Amino acid sequence: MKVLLNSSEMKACDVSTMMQYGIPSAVLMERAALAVRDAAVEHFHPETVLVLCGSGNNGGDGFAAARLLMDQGIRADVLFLGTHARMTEQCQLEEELFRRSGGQVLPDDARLSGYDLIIDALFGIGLSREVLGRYADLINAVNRSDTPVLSVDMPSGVSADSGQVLGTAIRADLTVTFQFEKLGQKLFPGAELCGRLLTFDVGIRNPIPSHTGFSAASGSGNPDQEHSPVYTLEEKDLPALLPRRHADDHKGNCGKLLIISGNTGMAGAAILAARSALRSGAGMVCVLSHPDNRLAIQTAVPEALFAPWPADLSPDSDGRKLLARWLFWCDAAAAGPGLGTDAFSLSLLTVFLKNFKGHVVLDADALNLLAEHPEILPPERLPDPVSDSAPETEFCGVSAVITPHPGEMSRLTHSPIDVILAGPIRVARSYSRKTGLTVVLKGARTVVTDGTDTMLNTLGNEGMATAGSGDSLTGIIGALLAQGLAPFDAAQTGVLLHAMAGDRAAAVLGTRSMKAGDLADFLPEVLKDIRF
Ligand SMILES: NC(=O)C1=CN([C@@H]2O[C@H](COP(=O)(O)OP(=O)(O)OC[C@H]3O[C@@H](n4cnc5c(N)ncnc54)[C@H](OP(=O)(O)O)[C@@H]3O)[C@@H](O)[C@H]2O)[C@@H](O)CC1
Ligand SMILES: Nc1ncnc2c1ncn2[C@@H]1O[C@H](COP(=O)(O)OP(=O)(O)O)[C@@H](O)[C@H]1O
Ligand SMILES: [K+]
Repeated sequence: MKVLLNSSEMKACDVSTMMQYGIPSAVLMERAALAVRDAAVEHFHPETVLVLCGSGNNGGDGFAAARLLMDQGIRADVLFLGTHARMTEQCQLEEELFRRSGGQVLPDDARLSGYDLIIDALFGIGLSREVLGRYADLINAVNRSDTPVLSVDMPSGVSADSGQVLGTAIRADLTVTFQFEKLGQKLFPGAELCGRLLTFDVGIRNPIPSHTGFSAASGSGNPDQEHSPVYTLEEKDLPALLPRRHADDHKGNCGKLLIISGNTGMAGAAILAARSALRSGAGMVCVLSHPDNRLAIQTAVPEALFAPWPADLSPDSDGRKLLARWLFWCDAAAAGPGLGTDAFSLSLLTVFLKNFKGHVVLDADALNLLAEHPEILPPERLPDPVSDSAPETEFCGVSAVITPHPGEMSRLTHSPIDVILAGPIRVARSYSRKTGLTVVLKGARTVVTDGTDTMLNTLGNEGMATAGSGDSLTGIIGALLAQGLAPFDAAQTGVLLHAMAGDRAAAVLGTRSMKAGDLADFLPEVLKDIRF
Protein backbone atom coordinates (compact mmCIF):
# COMPACT_ATOMS: atom_id res chain seq x y z
CA MET A 1 0.00 0.00 0.00
CA LYS A 2 1.01 3.58 -0.65
CA VAL A 3 -0.10 6.56 1.36
CA LEU A 4 -2.23 9.23 -0.35
CA LEU A 5 -2.19 12.57 1.42
CA ASN A 6 -4.54 15.51 1.42
CA SER A 7 -3.17 19.04 1.38
CA SER A 8 -3.10 19.55 5.15
CA GLU A 9 -1.38 16.20 5.73
CA MET A 10 1.21 17.14 3.08
CA LYS A 11 1.75 20.53 4.67
CA ALA A 12 2.23 18.82 8.04
CA CYS A 13 4.95 16.67 6.43
CA ASP A 14 6.63 19.78 5.01
CA VAL A 15 6.51 21.56 8.34
CA SER A 16 7.80 18.60 10.32
CA THR A 17 10.68 18.16 7.86
CA MET A 18 11.65 21.78 8.33
CA MET A 19 11.07 21.99 12.08
CA GLN A 20 12.10 18.54 13.26
CA TYR A 21 14.97 17.86 10.87
CA GLY A 22 16.06 21.46 10.29
CA ILE A 23 15.93 21.16 6.51
CA PRO A 24 15.29 24.67 5.13
CA SER A 25 12.34 25.29 2.86
CA ALA A 26 14.73 26.60 0.17
CA VAL A 27 16.44 23.21 0.03
CA LEU A 28 13.13 21.41 -0.47
CA MET A 29 12.14 23.87 -3.17
CA GLU A 30 15.46 23.53 -4.98
CA ARG A 31 15.07 19.75 -5.00
CA ALA A 32 11.49 20.06 -6.22
CA ALA A 33 12.61 22.40 -9.01
CA LEU A 34 15.44 20.04 -10.01
CA ALA A 35 12.85 17.26 -10.35
CA VAL A 36 10.68 19.49 -12.54
CA ARG A 37 13.64 20.46 -14.71
CA ASP A 38 14.78 16.84 -15.12
CA ALA A 39 11.30 15.64 -16.02
CA ALA A 40 10.87 18.51 -18.52
CA VAL A 41 14.16 17.75 -20.23
CA GLU A 42 13.76 13.98 -20.25
CA HIS A 43 10.14 13.84 -21.43
CA PHE A 44 9.82 16.89 -23.71
CA HIS A 45 13.39 17.82 -24.87
CA PRO A 46 12.38 21.51 -25.06
CA GLU A 47 14.45 24.38 -26.43
CA THR A 48 11.96 27.01 -25.24
CA VAL A 49 9.75 26.82 -22.16
CA LEU A 50 7.05 29.11 -20.78
CA VAL A 51 6.60 28.81 -17.02
CA LEU A 52 3.32 30.07 -15.54
CA CYS A 53 3.90 31.12 -11.93
CA GLY A 54 1.42 32.01 -9.19
CA SER A 55 2.16 33.83 -5.93
CA GLY A 56 2.50 30.80 -3.67
CA ASN A 57 5.22 28.21 -3.26
CA ASN A 58 3.98 26.39 -6.34
CA GLY A 59 4.98 29.57 -8.21
CA GLY A 60 8.27 29.46 -6.29
CA ASP A 61 8.92 26.00 -7.73
CA GLY A 62 8.16 27.46 -11.15
CA PHE A 63 10.65 30.35 -10.84
CA ALA A 64 13.32 27.95 -9.56
CA ALA A 65 12.69 25.45 -12.37
CA ALA A 66 12.92 28.26 -14.93
CA ARG A 67 16.31 29.29 -13.52
CA LEU A 68 17.58 25.71 -13.60
CA LEU A 69 16.39 25.25 -17.19
CA MET A 70 18.25 28.43 -18.21
CA ASP A 71 21.38 27.03 -16.57
CA GLN A 72 21.15 24.23 -19.12
CA GLY A 73 20.93 26.62 -22.04
CA ILE A 74 17.15 26.30 -22.46
CA ARG A 75 15.18 29.52 -22.93
CA ALA A 76 12.71 29.74 -20.07
CA ASP A 77 10.36 32.73 -19.78
CA VAL A 78 8.05 33.26 -16.84
CA LEU A 79 4.50 34.56 -17.02
CA PHE A 80 3.61 35.67 -13.50
CA LEU A 81 -0.09 35.73 -12.69
CA GLY A 82 -0.67 36.60 -9.09
CA THR A 83 -0.55 39.38 -6.56
CA HIS A 84 2.91 40.68 -5.72
CA ALA A 85 1.77 41.77 -2.28
CA ARG A 86 0.69 38.22 -1.46
CA MET A 87 3.76 36.40 -2.73
CA THR A 88 5.21 33.95 -0.23
CA GLU A 89 8.69 34.73 1.03
CA GLN A 90 10.01 31.70 -0.83
CA CYS A 91 8.35 32.71 -4.06
CA GLN A 92 9.76 36.25 -3.79
CA LEU A 93 13.24 34.86 -3.23
CA GLU A 94 12.97 32.56 -6.22
CA GLU A 95 11.69 35.38 -8.42
CA GLU A 96 14.69 37.45 -7.36
CA LEU A 97 17.12 34.60 -8.15
CA PHE A 98 15.45 34.06 -11.50
CA ARG A 99 15.76 37.73 -12.45
CA ARG A 100 19.39 37.85 -11.29
CA SER A 101 20.14 34.91 -13.56
CA GLY A 102 18.90 37.02 -16.47
CA GLY A 103 15.39 35.57 -16.58
CA GLN A 104 12.53 37.49 -18.17
CA VAL A 105 9.15 37.96 -16.50
CA LEU A 106 6.56 38.58 -19.20
CA PRO A 107 3.40 40.69 -18.78
CA ASP A 108 0.38 38.61 -17.88
CA ASP A 109 -1.22 39.12 -21.32
CA ALA A 110 1.82 37.65 -23.11
CA ARG A 111 1.25 35.14 -25.91
CA LEU A 112 1.40 31.46 -25.06
CA SER A 113 2.45 30.34 -28.52
CA GLY A 114 5.97 29.72 -29.76
CA TYR A 115 7.14 27.51 -26.89
CA ASP A 116 7.95 23.80 -26.90
CA LEU A 117 6.58 23.29 -23.39
CA ILE A 118 4.39 25.10 -20.86
CA ILE A 119 5.16 24.48 -17.19
CA ASP A 120 2.12 25.10 -15.01
CA ALA A 121 3.11 26.41 -11.58
CA LEU A 122 0.06 28.55 -10.84
CA PHE A 123 -1.49 26.63 -7.94
CA GLY A 124 -0.43 23.43 -6.22
CA ILE A 125 -1.76 21.96 -3.01
CA GLY A 126 -2.61 25.48 -1.79
CA LEU A 127 -5.58 25.94 -4.15
CA SER A 128 -8.25 27.18 -1.81
CA ARG A 129 -11.22 28.34 -3.86
CA GLU A 130 -12.80 28.41 -7.26
CA VAL A 131 -10.60 29.64 -10.08
CA LEU A 132 -12.14 32.73 -11.67
CA GLY A 133 -11.39 35.76 -13.84
CA ARG A 134 -7.92 36.15 -15.34
CA TYR A 135 -6.73 32.88 -13.76
CA ALA A 136 -9.55 30.97 -15.42
CA ASP A 137 -8.90 32.76 -18.72
CA LEU A 138 -5.24 31.76 -18.65
CA ILE A 139 -5.99 28.13 -17.79
CA ASN A 140 -8.58 27.90 -20.55
CA ALA A 141 -6.14 29.44 -23.04
CA VAL A 142 -3.48 26.87 -22.07
CA ASN A 143 -5.99 24.05 -22.59
CA ARG A 144 -6.84 25.44 -26.05
CA SER A 145 -3.18 25.61 -27.12
CA ASP A 146 -1.38 22.69 -28.76
CA THR A 147 1.70 23.05 -26.56
CA PRO A 148 2.39 20.14 -24.17
CA VAL A 149 1.92 20.94 -20.49
CA LEU A 150 3.87 19.81 -17.44
CA SER A 151 2.09 20.61 -14.16
CA VAL A 152 4.03 21.19 -10.98
CA ASP A 153 2.55 19.14 -8.11
CA MET A 154 -1.11 19.52 -9.21
CA PRO A 155 -2.74 20.54 -12.47
CA SER A 156 -3.77 24.06 -11.44
CA GLY A 157 -7.47 24.14 -10.60
CA VAL A 158 -7.66 20.55 -9.33
CA SER A 159 -8.26 20.15 -5.61
CA ALA A 160 -5.50 18.08 -4.00
CA ASP A 161 -8.06 16.79 -1.48
CA SER A 162 -10.86 15.65 -3.75
CA GLY A 163 -9.66 15.57 -7.36
CA GLN A 164 -12.53 17.92 -8.19
CA VAL A 165 -12.11 20.82 -10.59
CA LEU A 166 -12.63 24.11 -8.80
CA GLY A 167 -14.01 26.23 -11.63
CA THR A 168 -11.58 25.25 -14.34
CA ALA A 169 -8.34 23.27 -14.43
CA ILE A 170 -5.26 22.60 -16.50
CA ARG A 171 -5.25 19.40 -18.53
CA ALA A 172 -1.65 18.25 -18.15
CA ASP A 173 0.37 15.75 -20.15
CA LEU A 174 2.63 15.10 -17.20
CA THR A 175 2.44 16.03 -13.52
CA VAL A 176 5.51 16.05 -11.31
CA THR A 177 4.71 15.63 -7.65
CA PHE A 178 6.86 15.55 -4.56
CA GLN A 179 7.44 12.72 -2.11
CA PHE A 180 3.87 11.46 -1.66
CA GLU A 181 0.98 11.12 -4.03
CA LYS A 182 -2.04 13.28 -3.23
CA LEU A 183 -5.66 12.15 -3.11
CA GLY A 184 -6.59 14.61 -5.84
CA GLN A 185 -4.14 12.92 -8.20
CA LYS A 186 -5.89 9.58 -7.80
CA LEU A 187 -9.55 10.56 -7.56
CA PHE A 188 -11.38 11.47 -10.77
CA PRO A 189 -11.42 13.81 -12.62
CA GLY A 190 -8.06 14.90 -11.15
CA ALA A 191 -6.50 11.53 -12.00
CA GLU A 192 -7.19 12.08 -15.67
CA LEU A 193 -6.18 15.76 -15.69
CA CYS A 194 -2.74 14.88 -14.26
CA GLY A 195 -1.82 12.92 -17.38
CA ARG A 196 1.16 10.82 -16.45
CA LEU A 197 2.12 11.20 -12.80
CA LEU A 198 5.74 11.09 -11.63
CA THR A 199 6.67 11.23 -7.95
CA PHE A 200 10.12 12.46 -6.89
CA ASP A 201 11.88 12.14 -3.58
CA VAL A 202 12.75 15.69 -2.46
CA GLY A 203 13.75 14.77 1.08
CA ILE A 204 10.44 15.42 2.85
CA ARG A 205 10.27 13.16 5.90
CA ASN A 206 7.10 11.34 6.80
CA PRO A 207 5.99 12.10 10.33
CA ILE A 208 3.41 9.28 10.28
CA PRO A 209 4.94 6.55 12.43
CA SER A 210 2.34 3.89 11.67
CA HIS A 211 -0.88 3.10 9.88
CA THR A 212 -2.92 5.21 12.25
CA GLY A 213 -2.83 8.44 14.14
CA PHE A 214 -2.10 11.08 11.57
CA SER A 215 -4.52 13.41 13.26
CA ALA A 216 -2.30 13.41 16.31
CA ALA A 217 0.58 14.58 14.15
CA SER A 218 -1.44 17.26 12.41
CA GLY A 219 -3.30 18.22 15.57
CA SER A 220 -6.29 19.36 13.56
CA GLY A 221 -8.70 19.07 16.46
CA ASN A 222 -11.47 18.69 13.91
CA PRO A 223 -13.36 15.42 14.50
CA ASP A 224 -14.08 15.22 10.78
CA GLN A 225 -10.33 14.92 10.21
CA GLU A 226 -9.60 12.53 13.09
CA HIS A 227 -8.64 9.53 11.05
CA SER A 228 -5.60 7.87 9.58
CA PRO A 229 -4.57 8.78 6.05
CA VAL A 230 -5.83 6.96 3.00
CA TYR A 231 -3.77 4.13 1.50
CA THR A 232 -3.93 2.55 -1.93
CA LEU A 233 -4.52 -1.14 -2.53
CA GLU A 234 -1.59 -2.64 -4.39
CA GLU A 235 -1.19 -5.98 -6.18
CA LYS A 236 1.77 -6.90 -4.02
CA ASP A 237 -0.39 -6.64 -0.88
CA LEU A 238 -2.65 -9.50 -1.96
CA PRO A 239 -0.71 -12.57 -0.71
CA ALA A 240 -0.59 -11.24 2.86
CA LEU A 241 -4.31 -10.43 2.82
CA LEU A 242 -5.64 -13.73 1.51
CA PRO A 243 -6.95 -16.41 3.87
CA ARG A 244 -4.56 -19.34 4.36
CA ARG A 245 -5.26 -22.80 2.94
CA HIS A 246 -3.81 -25.99 4.40
CA ALA A 247 -3.05 -29.39 2.87
CA ASP A 248 -5.54 -31.13 5.17
CA ASP A 249 -8.41 -28.67 4.63
CA HIS A 250 -11.83 -30.00 3.69
CA LYS A 251 -14.83 -28.28 2.12
CA GLY A 252 -16.49 -27.85 5.51
CA ASN A 253 -13.74 -25.70 6.96
CA CYS A 254 -12.98 -23.54 3.91
CA GLY A 255 -15.99 -21.33 4.37
CA LYS A 256 -19.67 -22.00 3.78
CA LEU A 257 -21.39 -19.07 2.12
CA LEU A 258 -25.12 -18.51 1.80
CA ILE A 259 -26.07 -16.20 -1.08
CA ILE A 260 -29.55 -14.74 -0.78
CA SER A 261 -30.13 -13.51 -4.27
CA GLY A 262 -32.30 -13.70 -7.37
CA ASN A 263 -35.96 -12.89 -7.45
CA THR A 264 -37.95 -14.37 -10.28
CA GLY A 265 -36.24 -13.54 -13.57
CA MET A 266 -33.06 -12.45 -11.75
CA ALA A 267 -31.12 -15.72 -11.68
CA GLY A 268 -28.17 -14.06 -13.41
CA ALA A 269 -27.22 -11.98 -10.37
CA ALA A 270 -27.13 -15.08 -8.18
CA ILE A 271 -25.11 -17.01 -10.76
CA LEU A 272 -22.50 -14.25 -11.07
CA ALA A 273 -22.13 -13.99 -7.30
CA ALA A 274 -21.96 -17.77 -6.77
CA ARG A 275 -19.37 -18.34 -9.52
CA SER A 276 -17.13 -15.60 -8.13
CA ALA A 277 -17.50 -16.94 -4.59
CA LEU A 278 -16.44 -20.43 -5.65
CA ARG A 279 -13.47 -19.01 -7.60
CA SER A 280 -12.43 -17.10 -4.46
CA GLY A 281 -11.90 -20.19 -2.37
CA ALA A 282 -15.25 -20.75 -0.63
CA GLY A 283 -15.55 -24.41 0.43
CA MET A 284 -19.31 -24.53 -0.13
CA VAL A 285 -21.82 -22.12 -1.59
CA CYS A 286 -25.59 -22.34 -1.29
CA VAL A 287 -27.85 -20.02 -3.26
CA LEU A 288 -31.15 -19.22 -1.59
CA SER A 289 -33.24 -17.93 -4.46
CA HIS A 290 -36.72 -17.81 -5.97
CA PRO A 291 -37.87 -21.37 -6.77
CA ASP A 292 -38.22 -20.41 -10.46
CA ASN A 293 -34.44 -20.02 -10.63
CA ARG A 294 -33.54 -23.59 -9.69
CA LEU A 295 -32.83 -24.90 -13.19
CA ALA A 296 -30.93 -21.84 -14.37
CA ILE A 297 -28.74 -21.67 -11.28
CA GLN A 298 -28.04 -25.36 -10.98
CA THR A 299 -27.19 -25.59 -14.67
CA ALA A 300 -24.89 -22.56 -14.61
CA VAL A 301 -23.22 -23.33 -11.27
CA PRO A 302 -23.48 -27.08 -10.57
CA GLU A 303 -20.95 -26.74 -7.74
CA ALA A 304 -23.41 -24.66 -5.69
CA LEU A 305 -26.27 -25.97 -3.56
CA PHE A 306 -29.70 -24.55 -4.26
CA ALA A 307 -32.36 -23.71 -1.69
CA PRO A 308 -35.72 -22.34 -2.89
CA TRP A 309 -36.73 -19.43 -0.77
CA PRO A 310 -39.84 -20.16 1.26
CA ALA A 311 -43.09 -18.38 0.49
CA ASP A 312 -44.17 -18.18 4.12
CA LEU A 313 -41.83 -16.64 6.68
CA SER A 314 -44.30 -16.23 9.51
CA PRO A 315 -43.03 -17.29 12.96
CA ASP A 316 -43.07 -21.08 13.47
CA SER A 317 -43.81 -21.70 9.78
CA ASP A 318 -41.91 -24.39 7.88
CA GLY A 319 -40.42 -21.64 5.74
CA ARG A 320 -39.03 -19.89 8.78
CA LYS A 321 -37.51 -23.15 10.03
CA LEU A 322 -35.93 -23.83 6.63
CA LEU A 323 -34.39 -20.36 6.57
CA ALA A 324 -33.14 -20.83 10.14
CA ARG A 325 -31.45 -24.11 9.11
CA TRP A 326 -29.54 -22.41 6.28
CA LEU A 327 -28.56 -19.52 8.50
CA PHE A 328 -27.22 -22.01 11.04
CA TRP A 329 -25.36 -23.91 8.30
CA CYS A 330 -23.38 -21.05 6.78
CA ASP A 331 -20.33 -19.21 8.09
CA ALA A 332 -21.21 -15.97 6.31
CA ALA A 333 -23.93 -14.64 4.05
CA ALA A 334 -24.25 -12.34 1.06
CA ALA A 335 -27.59 -10.75 0.32
CA GLY A 336 -29.05 -8.41 -2.22
CA PRO A 337 -28.13 -8.99 -5.88
CA GLY A 338 -31.37 -9.32 -7.84
CA LEU A 339 -33.29 -9.68 -4.57
CA GLY A 340 -36.06 -7.31 -5.61
CA THR A 341 -37.71 -4.72 -3.41
CA ASP A 342 -41.20 -6.17 -3.08
CA ALA A 343 -42.92 -6.96 0.21
CA PHE A 344 -41.59 -10.51 0.28
CA SER A 345 -37.97 -9.40 -0.33
CA LEU A 346 -38.36 -6.97 2.55
CA SER A 347 -39.62 -9.61 4.95
CA LEU A 348 -36.91 -12.08 3.87
CA LEU A 349 -34.19 -9.50 4.45
CA THR A 350 -35.71 -8.44 7.76
CA VAL A 351 -35.91 -11.99 9.12
CA PHE A 352 -32.41 -12.72 7.87
CA LEU A 353 -30.84 -9.62 9.44
CA LYS A 354 -32.63 -10.21 12.71
CA ASN A 355 -31.60 -13.82 13.07
CA PHE A 356 -28.21 -14.25 11.47
CA LYS A 357 -25.24 -14.14 13.79
CA GLY A 358 -22.36 -14.24 11.30
CA HIS A 359 -20.73 -11.74 8.99
CA VAL A 360 -22.73 -10.45 6.06
CA VAL A 361 -22.18 -8.50 2.89
CA LEU A 362 -25.15 -6.48 1.65
CA ASP A 363 -25.45 -5.20 -1.91
CA ALA A 364 -27.90 -3.91 -4.50
CA ASP A 365 -31.57 -4.44 -3.50
CA ALA A 366 -30.61 -5.19 0.10
CA LEU A 367 -29.26 -1.64 0.18
CA ASN A 368 -32.28 -0.21 -1.60
CA LEU A 369 -34.49 -1.87 1.02
CA LEU A 370 -32.24 -0.65 3.79
CA ALA A 371 -32.48 2.91 2.45
CA GLU A 372 -36.28 2.74 2.65
CA HIS A 373 -36.41 0.81 5.93
CA PRO A 374 -33.32 1.63 8.01
CA GLU A 375 -35.02 0.05 11.04
CA ILE A 376 -34.45 -3.47 9.63
CA LEU A 377 -30.77 -3.22 10.49
CA PRO A 378 -30.73 -4.21 14.14
CA PRO A 379 -28.69 -2.03 16.49
CA GLU A 380 -25.12 -2.84 17.31
CA ARG A 381 -24.55 -5.49 19.91
CA LEU A 382 -23.45 -3.15 22.68
CA PRO A 383 -23.78 -4.05 26.36
CA ASP A 384 -26.64 -2.23 28.00
CA PRO A 385 -24.91 0.23 30.38
CA VAL A 386 -27.69 -0.01 32.96
CA SER A 387 -28.72 -3.64 33.13
CA ASP A 388 -25.68 -5.19 31.45
CA SER A 389 -28.19 -7.62 30.00
CA ALA A 390 -27.84 -9.31 26.64
CA PRO A 391 -29.23 -7.23 23.81
CA GLU A 392 -32.40 -8.28 22.07
CA THR A 393 -30.73 -9.24 18.81
CA GLU A 394 -27.41 -10.87 18.16
CA PHE A 395 -26.67 -8.88 15.04
CA CYS A 396 -23.64 -6.73 15.38
CA GLY A 397 -23.60 -3.64 13.18
CA VAL A 398 -19.84 -3.67 12.76
CA SER A 399 -19.90 -7.18 11.30
CA ALA A 400 -21.57 -6.16 8.05
CA VAL A 401 -20.02 -4.94 4.82
CA ILE A 402 -22.14 -2.87 2.44
CA THR A 403 -21.14 -2.39 -1.19
CA PRO A 404 -23.15 0.54 -2.61
CA HIS A 405 -22.46 2.20 -5.93
CA PRO A 406 -22.91 6.00 -5.82
CA GLY A 407 -26.64 5.72 -6.64
CA GLU A 408 -27.23 3.32 -3.77
CA MET A 409 -25.10 5.45 -1.47
CA SER A 410 -27.20 8.45 -2.42
CA ARG A 411 -30.34 6.55 -1.43
CA LEU A 412 -28.80 5.38 1.84
CA THR A 413 -27.57 8.80 2.87
CA HIS A 414 -30.35 10.85 1.25
CA SER A 415 -27.64 13.01 -0.31
CA PRO A 416 -27.62 14.03 -3.95
CA ILE A 417 -25.40 11.87 -6.12
CA ASP A 418 -23.20 14.91 -6.94
CA VAL A 419 -22.30 15.17 -3.27
CA ILE A 420 -21.31 11.49 -3.18
CA LEU A 421 -19.18 11.82 -6.31
CA ALA A 422 -17.52 15.03 -5.10
CA GLY A 423 -16.43 13.55 -1.77
CA PRO A 424 -16.59 9.75 -1.81
CA ILE A 425 -14.06 9.33 0.98
CA ARG A 426 -15.74 11.80 3.30
CA VAL A 427 -19.19 10.36 2.61
CA ALA A 428 -18.11 6.73 3.06
CA ARG A 429 -16.20 7.48 6.25
CA SER A 430 -19.00 9.43 7.78
CA TYR A 431 -21.64 6.80 6.95
CA SER A 432 -19.40 4.07 8.31
CA ARG A 433 -18.93 5.95 11.58
CA LYS A 434 -22.63 6.60 11.89
CA THR A 435 -23.68 2.99 11.29
CA GLY A 436 -20.70 0.86 12.33
CA LEU A 437 -20.77 -0.79 8.90
CA THR A 438 -17.74 -1.40 6.72
CA VAL A 439 -18.46 0.64 3.60
CA VAL A 440 -17.27 -0.26 0.10
CA LEU A 441 -18.28 2.73 -2.02
CA LYS A 442 -17.81 1.46 -5.56
CA GLY A 443 -16.78 3.30 -8.68
CA ALA A 444 -13.82 3.84 -10.96
CA ARG A 445 -12.11 4.45 -7.64
CA THR A 446 -13.55 2.33 -4.84
CA VAL A 447 -13.31 3.47 -1.23
CA VAL A 448 -13.13 0.86 1.55
CA THR A 449 -13.48 2.17 5.07
CA ASP A 450 -14.46 1.18 8.58
CA GLY A 451 -14.59 4.85 9.57
CA THR A 452 -11.00 4.90 10.78
CA ASP A 453 -8.87 3.01 8.28
CA THR A 454 -9.49 3.84 4.65
CA MET A 455 -8.20 2.22 1.47
CA LEU A 456 -8.63 3.52 -2.08
CA ASN A 457 -8.58 1.10 -4.98
CA THR A 458 -6.96 2.52 -8.09
CA LEU A 459 -6.78 -0.78 -9.99
CA GLY A 460 -9.40 -2.20 -12.34
CA ASN A 461 -10.62 -0.57 -15.52
CA GLU A 462 -13.57 0.80 -17.45
CA GLY A 463 -14.30 -2.64 -18.89
CA MET A 464 -15.80 -3.40 -15.46
CA ALA A 465 -18.48 -0.77 -16.06
CA THR A 466 -20.87 -3.48 -17.19
CA ALA A 467 -23.97 -4.95 -15.60
CA GLY A 468 -23.25 -7.64 -13.05
CA SER A 469 -19.71 -6.60 -12.09
CA GLY A 470 -21.00 -5.64 -8.66
CA ASP A 471 -22.66 -9.05 -8.18
CA SER A 472 -19.28 -10.64 -8.74
CA LEU A 473 -17.74 -8.43 -6.05
CA THR A 474 -20.48 -9.43 -3.60
CA GLY A 475 -19.66 -13.09 -4.16
CA ILE A 476 -15.94 -12.50 -3.67
CA ILE A 477 -16.36 -10.55 -0.43
CA GLY A 478 -18.89 -13.11 0.83
CA ALA A 479 -16.44 -15.94 0.16
CA LEU A 480 -13.68 -14.13 2.04
CA LEU A 481 -15.97 -13.47 5.01
CA ALA A 482 -16.92 -17.16 5.01
CA GLN A 483 -13.22 -18.06 5.08
CA GLY A 484 -12.87 -16.09 8.28
CA LEU A 485 -11.59 -12.69 7.26
CA ALA A 486 -12.85 -9.80 9.35
CA PRO A 487 -15.23 -7.42 7.53
CA PHE A 488 -12.69 -4.69 6.73
CA ASP A 489 -10.10 -7.24 5.55
CA ALA A 490 -12.64 -9.16 3.48
CA ALA A 491 -13.79 -5.89 1.94
CA GLN A 492 -10.33 -4.60 1.01
CA THR A 493 -9.11 -8.01 -0.17
CA GLY A 494 -12.28 -8.56 -2.20
CA VAL A 495 -12.04 -5.18 -3.89
CA LEU A 496 -8.39 -5.80 -4.76
CA LEU A 497 -9.04 -9.31 -6.08
CA HIS A 498 -12.01 -8.14 -8.15
CA ALA A 499 -10.03 -5.27 -9.71
CA MET A 500 -7.04 -7.50 -10.46
CA ALA A 501 -9.32 -10.05 -12.14
CA GLY A 502 -10.78 -7.16 -14.15
CA ASP A 503 -7.31 -6.11 -15.27
CA ARG A 504 -6.40 -9.68 -16.27
CA ALA A 505 -9.68 -9.96 -18.20
CA ALA A 506 -9.07 -6.64 -19.95
CA ALA A 507 -5.55 -7.68 -20.95
CA VAL A 508 -6.90 -10.75 -22.77
CA LEU A 509 -10.37 -9.69 -23.90
CA GLY A 510 -10.16 -5.90 -24.07
CA THR A 511 -12.25 -3.44 -22.10
CA ARG A 512 -15.02 -3.26 -24.70
CA SER A 513 -15.78 -6.95 -24.91
CA MET A 514 -15.26 -8.15 -21.38
CA LYS A 515 -18.39 -8.88 -19.38
CA ALA A 516 -19.18 -9.44 -15.74
CA GLY A 517 -18.99 -13.24 -15.97
CA ASP A 518 -15.37 -12.94 -17.14
CA LEU A 519 -14.37 -11.62 -13.73
CA ALA A 520 -14.97 -15.03 -12.14
CA ASP A 521 -13.16 -16.71 -15.04
CA PHE A 522 -10.08 -14.55 -14.56
CA LEU A 523 -9.88 -14.91 -10.78
CA PRO A 524 -7.67 -18.02 -11.21
CA GLU A 525 -5.18 -15.90 -13.19
CA VAL A 526 -4.80 -13.74 -10.11
CA LEU A 527 -4.85 -16.47 -7.50
CA LYS A 528 -3.18 -19.51 -9.01
CA ASP A 529 0.44 -18.57 -8.38
CA ILE A 530 -0.01 -17.18 -4.88
CA ARG A 531 1.62 -19.50 -2.37
CA PHE A 532 -0.06 -20.10 0.96
N1 LIG B 1 6.31 23.73 1.58
C1 LIG B 1 7.30 23.00 1.08
O1 LIG B 1 8.18 22.65 1.77
C2 LIG B 1 7.28 22.64 -0.32
C3 LIG B 1 6.26 23.07 -1.15
N2 LIG B 1 6.33 22.89 -2.45
C4 LIG B 1 5.43 23.55 -3.36
O2 LIG B 1 4.59 24.43 -2.68
C5 LIG B 1 3.24 24.24 -3.09
C6 LIG B 1 2.30 24.68 -2.04
O3 LIG B 1 2.54 26.05 -1.87
P1 LIG B 1 1.51 26.99 -1.11
O4 LIG B 1 1.10 26.33 0.13
O5 LIG B 1 2.14 28.30 -1.01
O6 LIG B 1 0.24 27.00 -2.06
P2 LIG B 1 0.11 27.18 -3.65
O7 LIG B 1 -0.22 25.87 -4.23
O8 LIG B 1 1.24 27.90 -4.24
O9 LIG B 1 -1.22 28.07 -3.74
C7 LIG B 1 -1.37 29.21 -2.92
C8 LIG B 1 -1.41 30.44 -3.78
O10 LIG B 1 -2.48 30.33 -4.70
C9 LIG B 1 -3.41 31.36 -4.48
N3 LIG B 1 -4.73 30.83 -4.73
C10 LIG B 1 -5.27 29.69 -4.21
N4 LIG B 1 -6.44 29.42 -4.80
C11 LIG B 1 -6.65 30.43 -5.70
C12 LIG B 1 -7.68 30.70 -6.61
N5 LIG B 1 -8.74 29.89 -6.75
N6 LIG B 1 -7.60 31.80 -7.36
C13 LIG B 1 -6.54 32.63 -7.25
N7 LIG B 1 -5.51 32.41 -6.40
C14 LIG B 1 -5.58 31.31 -5.64
C15 LIG B 1 -3.20 31.83 -3.09
O11 LIG B 1 -3.62 33.16 -3.05
P3 LIG B 1 -4.21 33.83 -1.71
O12 LIG B 1 -5.16 32.83 -1.14
O13 LIG B 1 -3.03 34.06 -0.86
O14 LIG B 1 -4.87 35.06 -2.20
C16 LIG B 1 -1.69 31.66 -2.96
O15 LIG B 1 -1.02 32.71 -3.59
C17 LIG B 1 3.19 22.77 -3.40
O16 LIG B 1 2.10 22.43 -4.23
C18 LIG B 1 4.53 22.58 -4.07
O17 LIG B 1 4.45 22.95 -5.44
C19 LIG B 1 7.53 22.27 -3.01
O18 LIG B 1 8.42 23.29 -3.25
C20 LIG B 1 8.14 21.23 -2.10
C21 LIG B 1 8.43 21.83 -0.80
N1 LIG C 1 -14.25 2.57 -14.75
C1 LIG C 1 -14.07 1.64 -13.79
N2 LIG C 1 -12.84 1.40 -13.30
C2 LIG C 1 -12.66 0.47 -12.34
N3 LIG C 1 -13.67 -0.27 -11.80
C3 LIG C 1 -14.91 -0.05 -12.23
C4 LIG C 1 -15.18 0.89 -13.24
N4 LIG C 1 -16.51 0.90 -13.47
C5 LIG C 1 -17.05 -0.02 -12.64
N5 LIG C 1 -16.08 -0.60 -11.89
C6 LIG C 1 -16.31 -1.61 -10.84
O1 LIG C 1 -17.29 -2.54 -11.29
C7 LIG C 1 -18.24 -2.77 -10.26
C8 LIG C 1 -19.63 -2.30 -10.73
O2 LIG C 1 -20.56 -2.55 -9.70
P1 LIG C 1 -22.08 -2.09 -9.79
O3 LIG C 1 -22.15 -0.66 -10.18
O4 LIG C 1 -22.74 -2.53 -8.55
O5 LIG C 1 -22.60 -2.94 -11.02
P2 LIG C 1 -23.85 -3.93 -11.13
O6 LIG C 1 -24.91 -3.36 -10.24
O7 LIG C 1 -24.24 -3.90 -12.55
O8 LIG C 1 -23.37 -5.25 -10.70
C9 LIG C 1 -17.74 -2.05 -9.03
O9 LIG C 1 -16.96 -2.92 -8.25
C10 LIG C 1 -16.88 -0.94 -9.61
O10 LIG C 1 -15.86 -0.52 -8.73
K1 LIG D 1 0.41 23.56 -10.68
